[in-house]
Amino acid sequence: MDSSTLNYQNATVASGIASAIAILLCFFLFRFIIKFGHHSREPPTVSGAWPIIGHLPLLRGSKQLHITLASMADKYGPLFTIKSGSKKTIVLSNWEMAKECFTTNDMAVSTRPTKLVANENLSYNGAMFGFAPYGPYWRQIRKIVTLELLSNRRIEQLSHIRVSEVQASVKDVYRKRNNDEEYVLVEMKQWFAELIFNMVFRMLVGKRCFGFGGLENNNRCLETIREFMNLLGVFTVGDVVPLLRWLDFGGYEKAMKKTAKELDEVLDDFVREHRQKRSLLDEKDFLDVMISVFDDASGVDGFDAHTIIKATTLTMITGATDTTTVTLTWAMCMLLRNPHTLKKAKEELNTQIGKERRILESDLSKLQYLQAIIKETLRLYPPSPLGVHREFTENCNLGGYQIKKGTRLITNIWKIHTDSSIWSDPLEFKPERFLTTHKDVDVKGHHFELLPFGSGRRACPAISFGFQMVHFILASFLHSFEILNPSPELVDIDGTLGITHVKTTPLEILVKPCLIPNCYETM
Ligand code: HEM
Repeated sequence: MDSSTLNYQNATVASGIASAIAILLCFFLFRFIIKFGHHSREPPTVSGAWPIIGHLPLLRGSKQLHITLASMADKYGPLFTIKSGSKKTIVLSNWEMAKECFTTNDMAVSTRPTKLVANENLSYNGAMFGFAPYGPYWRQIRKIVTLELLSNRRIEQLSHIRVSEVQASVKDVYRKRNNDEEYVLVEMKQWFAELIFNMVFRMLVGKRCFGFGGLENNNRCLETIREFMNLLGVFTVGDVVPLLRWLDFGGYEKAMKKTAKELDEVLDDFVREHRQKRSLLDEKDFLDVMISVFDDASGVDGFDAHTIIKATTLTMITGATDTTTVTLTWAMCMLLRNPHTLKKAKEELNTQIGKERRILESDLSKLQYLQAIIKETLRLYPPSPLGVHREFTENCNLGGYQIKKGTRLITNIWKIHTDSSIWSDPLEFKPERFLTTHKDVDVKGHHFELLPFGSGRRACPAISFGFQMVHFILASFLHSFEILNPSPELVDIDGTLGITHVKTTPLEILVKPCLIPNCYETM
């Protein structure tokens, strides 16, 4: 063999080896992409982010944010990213993602973002456990709250407060009329709010807010709590560009400080009064319990006892009042807009309870149609349509996407609740679905297509209590009165979104007693 043939053969062998290596490399690269490439993808980012401020204009836009984000989900899919400054927030919009998030990944997503300007200013720096990071402090306070206010035994013990407050409010309306045939005009947003504030204040701090024995500055207190809930939903420029925080565009931070101070003064008064009366009390309210648990302790996690007591009481007041008032207001709007539903609810009340006695909490289990009305209201009008923000504390995979530690999470509950692949006629108010096609779906956070109270470790701790309160108040009102829309126009459904979605305008209705007079007179 001459040398040129040998060289030719060597070159052929070398190029064969090179080709084999290239094929093998391609094969492994391909396998690597299949195996890891999908997971290293981040959820798609919404286009149109501004330099530095990202999607802030979108978050502060005039349209209701849950609706804007729902349209984006139609375009970008059930998990997408929006940016506020350097921070990424993923928006979750379908039940499959919710299931994976609040089961497999729940531990990684059980904290709240602590660095938001609203959280810093309004939550006693994280001492309000609803805004506290996931950890021992949050766990300890949530446990006390669950035992001392929300256990079945405690809810049962406090039944007399709920019943007496409902009766007092019904009687107030009854007294307004001049004769039994006359309809009187009632503004329901205020009626529900006063009743709920009285109930919640009595259970938590042992006194009413409105009416006899109420606070002097009750309307101011109600407004301040509304302002608090509104400001909690605000993204400030400081959240996005911390360097510009001091400019306080829009004056939000100033308003937050003012609101926090006003509420703090109310709470200071409550705590002072409770400490003074401490030894004289037979029946303890929630604030008494908090004082006896924490006053002799040196504090927890850097928070002193006084701050913990005030912060926890405020968490419960704000958590309980707005959500329930909002739900009842939307339920009433839906009933007025859907007379056949109202008629069926009244028929159920007449059949199950009749017109000759007052309703009891123990009657609620018989009122299945009314329960379906509340579920349907919570589906179409979840009080917090975007839940309460969470933050990922670990890297994790969600729906095949890689989510990095530090990313924030918004759950678009409203979008999940109006998914047409789960709910037929998703925007129609049809309580019947909860007695037929969706009769096994409850609101406790395990059916991921219906999550008005959230899900996982951080879900609302008052699911049963909140549901029961709303059910009892709505049942009592509808049982006690005939109701009419005073206008030939349909009741409007304009809403304003803070952390809760509130009906913007008042809700005035005409009401007339429909039980035998003795039922009201003995209230
Ligand atoms: C219709 C009634 C209510 C609705 C729809 C509702 C809804 C919610 C939602 C969506 C969350 C956030 C859950 C999450 O992050 O996954 C939440 C949290 C919370 N809710 Fe409710 N809620 C209601 C009534 C109440 C009541 C009556 C109370 C108090 C008595 C209450 C106290 C709280 C607290 C303390 C948290 C924070 C829990 C934590 O961070 O660990 N809620 N609620």
